[in-house]
Amino acid sequence: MAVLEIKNLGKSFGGLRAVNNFNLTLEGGELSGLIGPNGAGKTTVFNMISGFYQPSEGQILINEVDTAGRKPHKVTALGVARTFQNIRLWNEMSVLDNIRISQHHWLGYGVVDSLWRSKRYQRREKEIEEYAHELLEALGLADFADELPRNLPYGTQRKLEIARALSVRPKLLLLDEPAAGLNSQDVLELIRLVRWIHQKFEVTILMIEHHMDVMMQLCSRIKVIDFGETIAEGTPEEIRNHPAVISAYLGDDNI
Ligand SMILES: Nc1ncnc2c1ncn2[C@@H]1O[C@H](COP(=O)(O)OP(=O)(O)OP(=O)(O)O)[C@@H](O)[C@H]1O
Repeated sequence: MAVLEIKNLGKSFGGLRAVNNFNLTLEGGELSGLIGPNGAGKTTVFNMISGFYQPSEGQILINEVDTAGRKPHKVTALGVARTFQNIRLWNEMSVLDNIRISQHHWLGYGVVDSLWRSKRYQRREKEIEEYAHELLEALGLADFADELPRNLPYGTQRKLEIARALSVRPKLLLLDEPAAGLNSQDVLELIRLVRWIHQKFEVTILMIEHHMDVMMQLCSRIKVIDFGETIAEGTPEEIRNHPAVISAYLGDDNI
């Protein structure tokens, strides 16, 4: 079954056509990429999938459910989690709390529950705490549980953002430039981490990345957009040699 189905998606900002007639289907378990030069419309696509922007036209289905009109937390509830191009962590909370708090959206309990500290509330709090520790352990972040994110090395912050996204047990994980700002050693570690997460969590992944090595090594399929239009789609090898892609990137050092 398709985890993500996007049909004829479009987005305009005033007179600017940021995304036009964008179509994409991801079957469960795929690891696919979305690339394109700066300003091509990649993050706008992510913002529409995750409910941050409403599309100007078109349709997005998550596990066959139409996301139209849903706010980001309602899209999360359908099984979608994301990371951001510019890391967005809660810097005044510990690493552990960053993971715990994001799960509240997913496990959800009413105000009455929390006020009365019901059995259900206590049970869920325990589950949240245990899963947060499990995730930190699995991603090699356990030693940082009590640290504030801003005190961590940049590469570790990126990892934490991915751990936080995983905490909601997503079916679809959107990674927006996870290698941005990483040194070459961290990039290698990221490639290993994403591959491992993909297998261990059986999650479908769609990823934006300018780092072509990362995309070529990880993705089974890549879609290329430029000025909001799809210009190519295929395996990494097909994309690498595609004339329209080479032309779109001409003069760009990233490819
Ligand atoms: N909220 C907004 N309001 C107005 N214009 C926007 C908005 N968000 C994005 N845009 C514009 O839409 C176009 C696509 O932007 P987007 O951020 O999706 O590109 P991108 O492919 O992710 O670029 P980059 O690789 O540089 O991150 C750009 O021209 C951008 O300026």
